Amino acid sequence: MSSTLERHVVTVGGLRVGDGPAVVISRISLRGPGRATEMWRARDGVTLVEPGSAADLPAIAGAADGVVIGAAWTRDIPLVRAVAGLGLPVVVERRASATLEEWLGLADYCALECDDRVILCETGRLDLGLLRAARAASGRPVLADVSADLGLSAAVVAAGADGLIVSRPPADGPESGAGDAHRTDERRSAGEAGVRLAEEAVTLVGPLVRPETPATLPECRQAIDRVDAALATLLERRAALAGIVQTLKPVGGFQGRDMERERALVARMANRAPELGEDRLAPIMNAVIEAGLSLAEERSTAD
Ligand SMILES: C=C(O[C@@H]1C=C(C(=O)O)C=C[C@H]1O)C(=O)O
Repeated sequence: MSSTLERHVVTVGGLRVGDGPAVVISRISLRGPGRATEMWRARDGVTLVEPGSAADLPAIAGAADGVVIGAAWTRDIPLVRAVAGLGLPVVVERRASATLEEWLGLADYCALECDDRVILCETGRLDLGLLRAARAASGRPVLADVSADLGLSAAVVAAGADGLIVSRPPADGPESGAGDAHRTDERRSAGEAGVRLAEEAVTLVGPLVRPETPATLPECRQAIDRVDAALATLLERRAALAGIVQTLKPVGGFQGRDMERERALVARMANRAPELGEDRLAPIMNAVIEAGLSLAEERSTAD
């Protein structure tokens, strides 16, 4: 796998895909006259559409920010060619049994038609090894549809995916008759929860595996907010563990403080944070350790 390969960043509407944080996109199935069309929507309203047939293309060309070549019809070459030629960025899904070569070959074919603005998308039973290989070999952004198993969201981010696709029911679902309002509400909140789960994976796993060099103030602040979210999660977990240690030691709390262990853990951390170094880490960790001890003491007096 080459790390020097040029990465293609593809902009869809205002959405950058391929660097920065992984994007989260909702997929909504709409029943069309023929095959269902699929509408993909990012939080900021950026819209991609998978056509049901060639008849959908004029409307898509006028209204969508991007277009999707669905896994079910990647062999419909006339439709593939027409879709790729719309002048929009193209997402190429992998057909269930397609090999890496077939998938990337189709992407390269589309790239000729759409000014190289191609994004790949792994769907169905996700093959994360294949996703990584596709990303490494092509330099193109790769999405993964996690709808079938939202629990894979964190693994998908860890595998380096540039975006997560989550299925949601349509706002005015086709099955939603008047008596069905309750079920429609349930499906809608399940869809919303799925999107939140995917966003949570981006927030917590992204900072560990995906270095970012944001170019604007808002992007940089969002990146910092994600790191802080991951830090807060770890700090809370650390405090809980430090609390357990106090109950296992002969003397716990501030009284049983072990300064040698504290120095050693700062030294180990400095190996992972050499830019900050021991001198800057020491006061940070002192504050963290004292916060943990104070919480543990508060807990033990409350018991
Ligand atoms: C957790 C312990 O108790 C105290 C708290 C520490 C911490 O939060 O890392 C480290 C050493 C001790 O001063 C421990 O002894 O390991």
